[in-house]
Amino acid sequence: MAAIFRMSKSSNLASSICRAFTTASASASAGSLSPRPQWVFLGCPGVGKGTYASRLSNLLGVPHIATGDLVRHELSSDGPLSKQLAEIVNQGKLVSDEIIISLLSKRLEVGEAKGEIGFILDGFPRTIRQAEILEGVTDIGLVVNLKLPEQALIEKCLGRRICSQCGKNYNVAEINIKGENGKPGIYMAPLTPPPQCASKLITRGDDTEAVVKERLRVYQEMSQPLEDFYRTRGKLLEFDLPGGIPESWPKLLEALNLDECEEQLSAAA
Ligand SMILES: Nc1ncnc2c1ncn2[C@@H]1O[C@H](COP(=O)(O)OP(=O)(O)O)[C@@H](O)[C@H]1O
Repeated sequence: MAAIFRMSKSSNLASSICRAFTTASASASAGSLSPRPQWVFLGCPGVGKGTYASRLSNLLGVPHIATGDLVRHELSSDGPLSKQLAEIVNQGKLVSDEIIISLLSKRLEVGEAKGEIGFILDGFPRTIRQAEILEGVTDIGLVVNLKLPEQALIEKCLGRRICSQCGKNYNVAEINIKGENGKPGIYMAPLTPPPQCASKLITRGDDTEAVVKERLRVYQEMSQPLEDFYRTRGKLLEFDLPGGIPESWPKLLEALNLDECEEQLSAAA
């Protein structure tokens, strides 16, 4: 009985996400455009998935879909789920697969209606079950795994500030980690807001030290196994961030063989 329940729950989830993903893939192949990337960004809280996924989505012309943003949007909307979500997120726990897949499917359907093709997923999948459901419904071309030492992750989360008006992310932390055991040091300058955002900065409710530590623990337990899941499928690109955006962005483009793509786009701009 329990096994049937688990199976039927899974297949319901798979079919709702499947509808959303298959329409997105159908529009990709209907046009004459070459297939657009369907990529996933993995990495611990605070590593910078949002920053680099958003830059790449602008460069490649595909939507950046962050499940954390979908969750935050839902919890600030005063809808029926908002209280329940606030409690889970502010404890650093994961939201249920059912809720996440429902939010993601809705987001994909809205994008499909606007003609979006391809995607960069940030924060999904976060569990093996989510990865299996995703694998059952669409092909993921590449999984980028961003990495930073734990000390930098904690400092970055605690220093994160968001403009309550435009939603842009800044960081007041100056990170300076000494190199040791043959590993190079890491320096990250603060990401200072422009004057129009400076007076409107807010901090995420889950960016307190206790909750960040819990999020890191949950990541290790639930999401780290995804590295092996994608490694064994030959899809994982490991990327140790060498520093802040000025050092890391060009190196990431190089690792993705996109450095020429950016040169062409900036020459055309
Ligand atoms: N794929 C997912 N599965 C379950 N919960 C999720 C998922 N994506 C986001 N969440 C919830 O939203 C919160 C914020 O997500 P995100 O902004 O990606 O945070 P982080 O900085 O910890 O990577 C998570 O702590 C979790 O509660």
